[in-house]
Amino acid sequence: MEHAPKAIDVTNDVEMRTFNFFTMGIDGHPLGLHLDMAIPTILNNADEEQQKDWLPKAANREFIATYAQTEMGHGTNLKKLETTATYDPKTQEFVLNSPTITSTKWWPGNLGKSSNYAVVMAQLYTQGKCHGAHPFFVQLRDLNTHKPLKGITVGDIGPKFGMNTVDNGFLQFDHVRTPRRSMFMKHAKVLPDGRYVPPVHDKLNYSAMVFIRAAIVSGMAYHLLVTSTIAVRYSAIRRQGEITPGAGEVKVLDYQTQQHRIFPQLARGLAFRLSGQYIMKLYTQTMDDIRNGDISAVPDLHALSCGLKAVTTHHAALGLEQCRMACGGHGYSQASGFPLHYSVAVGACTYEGENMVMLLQTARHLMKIAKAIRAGQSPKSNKIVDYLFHKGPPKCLIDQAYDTNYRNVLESFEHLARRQTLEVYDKLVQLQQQGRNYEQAWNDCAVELCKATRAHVRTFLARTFVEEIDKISDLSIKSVLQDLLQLYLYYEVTECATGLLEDGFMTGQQHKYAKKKIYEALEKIRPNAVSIVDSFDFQDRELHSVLGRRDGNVYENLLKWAQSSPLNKTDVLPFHHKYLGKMMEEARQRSKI
Ligand SMILES: CCCCC/C=C\C/C=C\C/C=C\C/C=C\C/C=C\CC/C=C/C(=O)SCCNC(=O)CCNC(=O)[C@H](O)C(C)(C)COP(=O)(O)OP(=O)(O)OC[C@H]1O[C@@H](n2cnc3c(N)ncnc32)[C@H](O)[C@@H]1OP(=O)(O)O
Ligand SMILES: Cc1cc2nc3c(=O)[nH]c(=O)nc-3n(C[C@H](O)[C@H](O)[C@H](O)COP(=O)(O)OP(=O)(O)OC[C@H]3O[C@@H](n4cnc5c(N)ncnc54)[C@H](O)[C@@H]3O)c2cc1C
Repeated sequence: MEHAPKAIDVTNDVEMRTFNFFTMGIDGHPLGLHLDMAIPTILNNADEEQQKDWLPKAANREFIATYAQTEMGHGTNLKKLETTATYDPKTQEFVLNSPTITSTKWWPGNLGKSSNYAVVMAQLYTQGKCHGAHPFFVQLRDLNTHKPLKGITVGDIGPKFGMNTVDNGFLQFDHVRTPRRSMFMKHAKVLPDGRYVPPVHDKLNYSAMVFIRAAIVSGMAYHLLVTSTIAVRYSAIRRQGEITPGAGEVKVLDYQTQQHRIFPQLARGLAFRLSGQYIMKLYTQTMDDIRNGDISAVPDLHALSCGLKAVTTHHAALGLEQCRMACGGHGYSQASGFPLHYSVAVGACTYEGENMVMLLQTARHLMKIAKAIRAGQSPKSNKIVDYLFHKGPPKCLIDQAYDTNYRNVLESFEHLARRQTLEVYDKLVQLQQQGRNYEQAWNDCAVELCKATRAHVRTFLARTFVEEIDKISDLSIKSVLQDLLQLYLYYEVTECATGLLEDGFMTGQQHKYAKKKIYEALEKIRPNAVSIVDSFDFQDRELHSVLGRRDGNVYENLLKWAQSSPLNKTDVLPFHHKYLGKMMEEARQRSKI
């Protein structure tokens, strides 16, 4: 029996359970968008009167709403959305229209067959002028018959890479009239006579996306912790090969390569969980500030949520695949649960803002800071970015005898983010001095800009992990989590080694030191690995995995799972005699001739 120290209560909190709810509901979760985007939109973009009308009904599930923004022709570039909402002052209504095939709303979750309302993002026209994309709350289907209303064509977009029980849909409007007050009017307004009142910040209508981006960070933590649980548990029962000849087959978890494949995903899952809590608190605080008229934190929230979303989804996608591959052939079976978890998780690399685009959004923020640094300005006491203004140590110190609270490791990450940010800023300036316009120069620096964002986000994730572990008072839990922290930090050092070695900041010797610390951490984690994943207390039904069962009875249940397949209802299937049997019979006859 694996060593079982005290359980670690890291994820037994409500928020984490909500992702369990989503993932459980991934098999046909008809309220996914209602809960995740429509209600947040009402909360943050409906005025008081609209909230009084819509919120109780939404919370009471008197209707199901989705969030219909993406179109067949545009997902990223919201400025080019084609659905129009043209105000008619005579009737005080908006006329919603899908002017082209590419304006067809395409992808919104639960739009195909479940939702009867939608938050619709459309280009707002009034008094002959376009004011950009604004959200409207529109009824799509009759509340009793559930039939599409007049002028509305709606349906499911068909099978996808995954999430095939979520009815992502398409939607077209043929001059559909909706009352003036169906426009969300907390920020921007259109008065009865058609006059447009602009918002205090033209991106406040994007808040639902920001919410999901922030939520995705913990969502990725959830996926990594779930799949690490499956991989660790299976690796603790799967015996294959010997380390010492004649000593008997070992648990594959005893192979260093297996530990090096799985444990960093466990560590990243915890790191993402802790940053996920931070960004969700920042989101909630910023929404409260906006309600009080203070929009100062909006740019920080946007930049950090975009960067974290892009980095955590990318690493989760890679990490889930590592966990799958670590489980050999049975990892490739649907019985493992990996296909389900992977196909849901990787969608987040695309939805809510495709990752490259999100990295570049954060880079916009970093370039503003770089400009201020180059102009000799001092930091504005913003803990997320202040380090960029500081001068760190000229050389890497990660192998110094004492690195209290990993200060030397964090300063290495800060050094790389600072150097990458300033270097790409200087290149941007240089290209413009050479005659390129800003947009062209930006595009010619885009890869390096994305690297600057990744380095900045890595610094944030690492610092948050260090700070949160430092707060833990229970020493038995703290020591186990510190092993995971050590693995995380030095694994990240090796992941960004090219950047640290490129300017001579880190030496090859120090890189070797980082690897040594990784192997040391793997050894320390091994005896606690099963207890760590057991402490997450995931239910077997949410793991969706025969390999990850808490009782470890994989083989008996794998056979039971296979035998329950419809294919095994009868020994001989009808197709045999109809095709294969007939083919073989004819072949035998021919061979007798
Ligand atoms: C369906 C059920 C799934 C279940 C999931 C299972 C398990 C859970 C596990 C994981 C998931 C976890 C949680 C989530 C749970 C479930 C998921 C639920 C639903 C997801 C379904 C997906 C929904 C969608 O995809 S909705 C559509 C998303 N679309 C986008 O994100 C579009 C991306 N494009 C943009 O946002 C913008 O076009 C842009 C790229 C930001 C550019 O903005 P734009 O104005 O067009 O131009 P710019 O000139 O670049 O910007 C001008 C200026 O504005 C600033 N800006 C931009 N955006 C914002 C913002 N949001 N806030 C603040 N400021 C902003 C920008 O910085 C710039 O400023 P500057 O000029 O000063 O630099
Ligand atoms: C599972 C899933 C669920 C979804 N649910 C919803 C939903 O509920 N509601 C909704 O409205 N939408 C939803 N979407 C749509 C999603 O938001 C879009 O797919 C996403 O915003 C990307 O837009 P796109 O698909 O049009 O890709 P495009 O914007 O066409 O981008 C294609 C590729 O081009 C590159 N690219 C594009 N623009 C740039 C740029 N400026 N700089 C650099 N590279 C760029 C990127 O690599 C990108 O991947 C969902 C999508 C998926 C996969």
